[in-house]
Amino acid sequence: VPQTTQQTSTPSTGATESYDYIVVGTGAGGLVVADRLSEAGKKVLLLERGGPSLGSTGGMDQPNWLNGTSLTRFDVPGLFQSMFQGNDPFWWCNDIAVNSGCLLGGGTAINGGLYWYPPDSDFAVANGWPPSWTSHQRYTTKMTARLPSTDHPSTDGQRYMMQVADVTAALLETQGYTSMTINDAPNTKDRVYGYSAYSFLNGRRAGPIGTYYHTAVGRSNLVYKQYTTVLNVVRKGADIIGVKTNNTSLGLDGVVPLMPNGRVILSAGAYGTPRILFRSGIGPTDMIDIVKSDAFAGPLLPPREQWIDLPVGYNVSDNPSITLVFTHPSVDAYDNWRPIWDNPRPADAAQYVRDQSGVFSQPSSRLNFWRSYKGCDGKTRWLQGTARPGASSITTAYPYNASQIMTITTYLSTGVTSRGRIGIDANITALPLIEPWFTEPIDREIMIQGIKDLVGNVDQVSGLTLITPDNTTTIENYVNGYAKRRMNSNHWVGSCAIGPRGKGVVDESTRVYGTKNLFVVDASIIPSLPMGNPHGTIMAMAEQAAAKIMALPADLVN
Ligand SMILES: Cc1cc2nc3c(=O)[nH]c(=O)nc-3n(C[C@H](O)[C@H](O)[C@H](O)COP(=O)(O)OP(=O)(O)OC[C@H]3O[C@@H](n4cnc5c(N)ncnc54)[C@H](O)[C@@H]3O)c2cc1C
Repeated sequence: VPQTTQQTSTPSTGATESYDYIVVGTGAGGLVVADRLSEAGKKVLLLERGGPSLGSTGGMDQPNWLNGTSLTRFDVPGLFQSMFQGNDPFWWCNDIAVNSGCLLGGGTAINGGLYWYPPDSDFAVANGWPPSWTSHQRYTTKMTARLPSTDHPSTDGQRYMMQVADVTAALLETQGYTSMTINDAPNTKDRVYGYSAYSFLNGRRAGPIGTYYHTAVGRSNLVYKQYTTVLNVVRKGADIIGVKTNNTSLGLDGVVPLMPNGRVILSAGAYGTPRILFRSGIGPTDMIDIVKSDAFAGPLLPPREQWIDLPVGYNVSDNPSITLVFTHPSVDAYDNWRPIWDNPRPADAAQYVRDQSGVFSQPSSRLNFWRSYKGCDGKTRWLQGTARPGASSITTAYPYNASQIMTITTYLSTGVTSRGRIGIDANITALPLIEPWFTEPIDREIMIQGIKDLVGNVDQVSGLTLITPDNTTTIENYVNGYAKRRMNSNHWVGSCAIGPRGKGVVDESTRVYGTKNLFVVDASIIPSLPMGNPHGTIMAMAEQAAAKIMALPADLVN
């Protein structure tokens, strides 16, 4: 086995294989980057702490009604609401305090599949991006060539159970909104609505798993290891010489070495990546001190004089979201999605099994809309809405027909100025230290205004009734009394933000400041919230990041 100076200088490394690139995590960022690096001929090790998801990746988690097929919970769009049911939800990370997917595909294996082509504003200087990132279109095109969106995922081309879309469209029409195919004109986001668009193919969940993952693992120069957790990167000062994992089959003590001039790319998500950095001696001292106190992780830290002080975990953002529940006589609430796993409507289940058409080819969302608001601080913020049958929480003084309930979730997206902080506790569980919703009062004001505008014309839609909030609660009181945790949209960004030295965690090549060869490519580098649900923006970002990383000189110096 050829050994390099770097490898022999790694005390605990006895591995037989070393790599040009080690990519940590298989979410929206990691799969795209691993695919592009391996396509370019690099020798890549792709590591994922969880196991398989889609049936095509070896996943097996299926309800009885899918027996005899290769389809799993993660394949079937209509099983999306079952992610929040079940006795053994192995797909959630058990050491992250918010919902986060820990399996092949990360969030893209368990998310609602809403997929928006990024508008220019998602990569604009005004949104915190360096100027070198603003020409994003060719990377977005690379993504859409691999994974086009669809707003009619059923294989028969029909849309099913669209009453909620009709009712919501009628409400929006009273407010001057226009109907469009959202991804046909990503920059048009003011008073527009359209059918929900998804990253699905052939009536099944696809996303980066159904596309980039399959080409990546098809190459002999890429090695994929699941059930392998990266604990920290192994550092010699600014130089990363490998990663420490829990998988001792990969090397002595689980340490995997890099080749000379090799690189590590962290794609472990907005919570997972900061934790690896803290455990590698990179981040604010208070977080690294927590690691230092841990009996197992502490001794793996580099000496204190090699700690790199960066604002890892700060600048975090997530869309504040508030749900509104309505009833309408035309709506089929689909039994609030409760029986979908054990006892689905037989005709719908049979139709889906037959040819992946029908109700189960779509998750719960049906319609999306956007509107912009200019704040008194001169900044523009966008309100997004998602309409779906059913409701997760109802508080009302009204009697109502539970089979006719529907929800409009309102989110504040691009322009949000509130920020929080994430970190770790003494168990090294990753969690929000400062919740990021409405830390700036103006975000709350805009949200209240947006919701008032949205519900202002409910009376003009025959049969439509707003039940939560009801007429005993004003919109102000509803929003002001809304539990912070319920505002979580699971769209975390910004914990390792791209930005200038002194402000950002990574530079414009996505390299971690103070290191020679450590990179981050996932939601954590996105400096401000994108316009829509983020996985399309993250994938397009990863396309650009892969190109920028490969364009760097081979022999990087710090
Ligand atoms: C319930 C829910 C619904 C959502 N709905 C939507 C939606 O409809 N549309 C949308 O666009 N977005 C949605 N999102 C958000 C979206 O899925 C995420 O923004 C996106 O997946 C983040 O991508 P990422 O690459 O940053 O990280 P992730 O997708 O989180 O991937 C990180 C990966 O790294 C792995 N990992 C973590 N730590 C380690 C480690 N130490 N070693 C090895 N592997 C590790 C994880 O297991 C995971 O596979 C939703 C999220 C949730 C939770």
